[in-house]
Amino acid sequence: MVRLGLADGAVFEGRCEGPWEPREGETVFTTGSTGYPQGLTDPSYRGQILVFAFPLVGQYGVDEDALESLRPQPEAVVVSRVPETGAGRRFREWLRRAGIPLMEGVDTRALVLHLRDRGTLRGRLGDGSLPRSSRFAPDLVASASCAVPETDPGEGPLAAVLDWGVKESILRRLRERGVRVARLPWNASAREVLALRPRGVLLGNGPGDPQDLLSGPVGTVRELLGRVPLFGICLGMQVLALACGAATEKLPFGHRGVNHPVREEATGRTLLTSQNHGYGVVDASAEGAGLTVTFRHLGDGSVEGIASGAYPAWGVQFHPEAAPGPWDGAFLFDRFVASLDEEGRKGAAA
Ligand SMILES: NC(=O)CC[C@H](N)C(=O)O
Repeated sequence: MVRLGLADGAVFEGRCEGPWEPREGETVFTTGSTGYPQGLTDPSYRGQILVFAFPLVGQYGVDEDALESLRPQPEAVVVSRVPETGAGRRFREWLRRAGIPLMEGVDTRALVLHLRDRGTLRGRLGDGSLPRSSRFAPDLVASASCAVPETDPGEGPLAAVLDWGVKESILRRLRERGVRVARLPWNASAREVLALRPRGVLLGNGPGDPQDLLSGPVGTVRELLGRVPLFGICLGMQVLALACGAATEKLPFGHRGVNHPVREEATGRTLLTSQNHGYGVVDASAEGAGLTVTFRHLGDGSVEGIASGAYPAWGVQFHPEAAPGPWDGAFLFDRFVASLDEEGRKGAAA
């Protein structure tokens, strides 16, 4: 018997196949019914215990072509059921090889409702004792980042990507549009970024609280504002907002899933989006920071997109690269690539 002890004293029971070590993390849930290989390899889940609301997980194995990083990223995975098929066994084996405990047979419906009512809680997968530490390690972003700069060879406009745990699909969406990618470690300075003479900078997704990045990446992005077009995705949007002087906050239980509706404020149209975030930009802080809210979540009205009035800089809280999820937001990559030509060329000439 394995137990998940939550910080409020609640305990959920399940079982783990094979040996496992106790793990702690922020316990979060995703509602996606498909796309678990992409979700589990999204580095934004570092430091978290991921609960699947969908009752059956692992039913189609693990397609190595569909991964967002080299390994599954959460501290532990909690599911109701993995099927006893070859695919299900391959799924279990993949997590086991990565050393990630898979807790099965859990009443995930009750657990998800509990997290939804109480808000995200720290948890400890172990003997039922409460989690010991109260916070995530602040080095989540550093551990998710590439260690050294990597620049694509060849032709094409260059976009720098600040790697705070960037999903591979974000890089793919740029490369398939003819963009050359320079992937830079999480703590690259503005001077290091600009030395590459990029036409634009993409601020990627990543784990943890954006306010942990106030002393490094936020200052870097502040220096980049107005120098080069900036496009932020998820953590990237949060860091951009902080750099502009807006505030971020922890959401009660976050948005994680593949069918989150957002409204584009300029057109009124609705996109179905892929999401994975536990923090958000404080609505009331946007205007004073010179930011327009460009997208809103149709469930809770929270900020899902921002654009600067003063600089070529904008961001979205959802994942336009999907992986997994619908492609409704893919046009945002076209917009970024168009800005590399327009704004980036102006910047390079200046
Ligand atoms: N996907 C992301 O970039 C997540 C951003 C941040 N870690 C959050 O949970 O809000």
